[in-house]
Amino acid sequence: MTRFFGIEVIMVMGITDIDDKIIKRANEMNVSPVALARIYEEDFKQDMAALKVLPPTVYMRVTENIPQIISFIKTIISNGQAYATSQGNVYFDVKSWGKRYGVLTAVNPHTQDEAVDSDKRHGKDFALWKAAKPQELSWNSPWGKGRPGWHIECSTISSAVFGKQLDIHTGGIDLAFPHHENEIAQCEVYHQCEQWGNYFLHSGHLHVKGSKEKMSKSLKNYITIKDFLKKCSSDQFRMFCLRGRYSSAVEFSEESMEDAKNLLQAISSFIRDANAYIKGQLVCDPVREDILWERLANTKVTVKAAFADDFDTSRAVAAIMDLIHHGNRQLKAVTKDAGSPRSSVVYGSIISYIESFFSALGMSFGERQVAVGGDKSAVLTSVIEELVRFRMKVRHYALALPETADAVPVESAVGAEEPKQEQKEKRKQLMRERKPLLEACDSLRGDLAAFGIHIKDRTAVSTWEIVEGGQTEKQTEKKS
Ligand SMILES: Nc1ncnc2c1ncn2[C@@H]1O[C@H](COP(=O)(O)OP(=O)(O)OP(=O)(O)O)[C@@H](O)[C@H]1O
Repeated sequence: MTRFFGIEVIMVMGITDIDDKIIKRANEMNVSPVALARIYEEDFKQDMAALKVLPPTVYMRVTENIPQIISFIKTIISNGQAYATSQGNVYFDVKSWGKRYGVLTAVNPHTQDEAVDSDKRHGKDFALWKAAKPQELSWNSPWGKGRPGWHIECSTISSAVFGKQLDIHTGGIDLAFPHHENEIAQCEVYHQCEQWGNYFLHSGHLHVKGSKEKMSKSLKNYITIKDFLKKCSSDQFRMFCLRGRYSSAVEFSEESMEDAKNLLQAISSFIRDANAYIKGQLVCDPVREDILWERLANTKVTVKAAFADDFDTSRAVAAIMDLIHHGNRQLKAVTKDAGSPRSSVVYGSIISYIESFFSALGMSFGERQVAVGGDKSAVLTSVIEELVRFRMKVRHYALALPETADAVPVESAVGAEEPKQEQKEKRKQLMRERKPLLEACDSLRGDLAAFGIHIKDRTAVSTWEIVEGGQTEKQTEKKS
């Protein structure tokens, strides 16, 4: 929203650092629930950083907002929409508020009542405050010792920051009911307003291929982010996500990751070729600039319209791939430089647009990217560069065979009268002598490829790039 539409975003992320599951695990591990929650919070933040997910403006923890939560519940009770029980629980009275309940998911508060096996009045009533069980972490409240229910945390935290109007609320699709419905009910009663949240963006679930169930902790059909990142990059994951609608379910499989990698590869390859063309290293037939300018302008319009249409990332990526297709089509390499005019600016504009598109989506391409890994990788880059330059000189020498007697090196030159047959023989002899040099160049290229260092011999120069797991990480090019 910020990079494509210039809208400033203030994002608050709530951290549930106390709930039934945390308490249960903490008891098993004999640690305090809050300490356990901190460990996972830190782990979560690191995973998000590794995926290049931007952090929210602020994180807000439930245990640091207990007085605000209690006061929020008190207001709901005094507005007549919640009741406390003799057991020290407080529930939201869904039925008596009935009219607006289910606005998001069309759940009817009067139907599907489960059997009530607690002290609440109706099955759909939900806990705002839970009385403490023995040995449980708890806080004092007007209803006795206890802790907040899950839904009330989010209503309180978002209201504490944004007041009675929230622009966008996000979450997984499984949270629409009951979590978000309950949040709406609480907030609209608390603020006494007609509409608290303007938009709810629900993300679709990640599924593992072949499984009807979503990926989840309890089903143990998951892959951790850390394990995932051992095999694939965050860019690859991002491309995988971008190819579908955020609101649809996506299927995770080796093939879908492979498709994502191939797309990234195609983009990198185009950027490299376009870079080489701009620098004059890739010699091409004249380019139809007018067509490319028009394509670029159309792509910009399509991308903006796609994002404005509920973030249709797959349409936006398809438009970029189409632009790349047309950019590639015009880059028809020729072996001899006929001095055709070059259209560097249009290719520069295309690269610049594509790079900024992906950078806004947290991905990076191109040789302007600074090598990761600090000093060592800078040294490694210089060493590879020297090696490739040396190989290029050797290769050019090995290939530079004289066409005629004039071009034969001085020491082996003979007179212009020398018979043609003799010249041919000399050429053949030179080819035989220099063949081992070319073989050595080829085998060096093959050996380096095994380390992911790919050398491309272009007309006048050789360029190189590091391809890791199918994706370009760093690439530099040298003029001869
Ligand atoms: N497969 C999934 N794809 C995308 N988001 C998910 C998926 N599973 C859970 N989420 C989201 O992650 C957050 C945490 O959900 P939750 O703790 O219920 O995950 P879970 O793995 O299903 O847990 P459990 O198996 O213990 O019920 C929620 O916002 C939820 O919408």
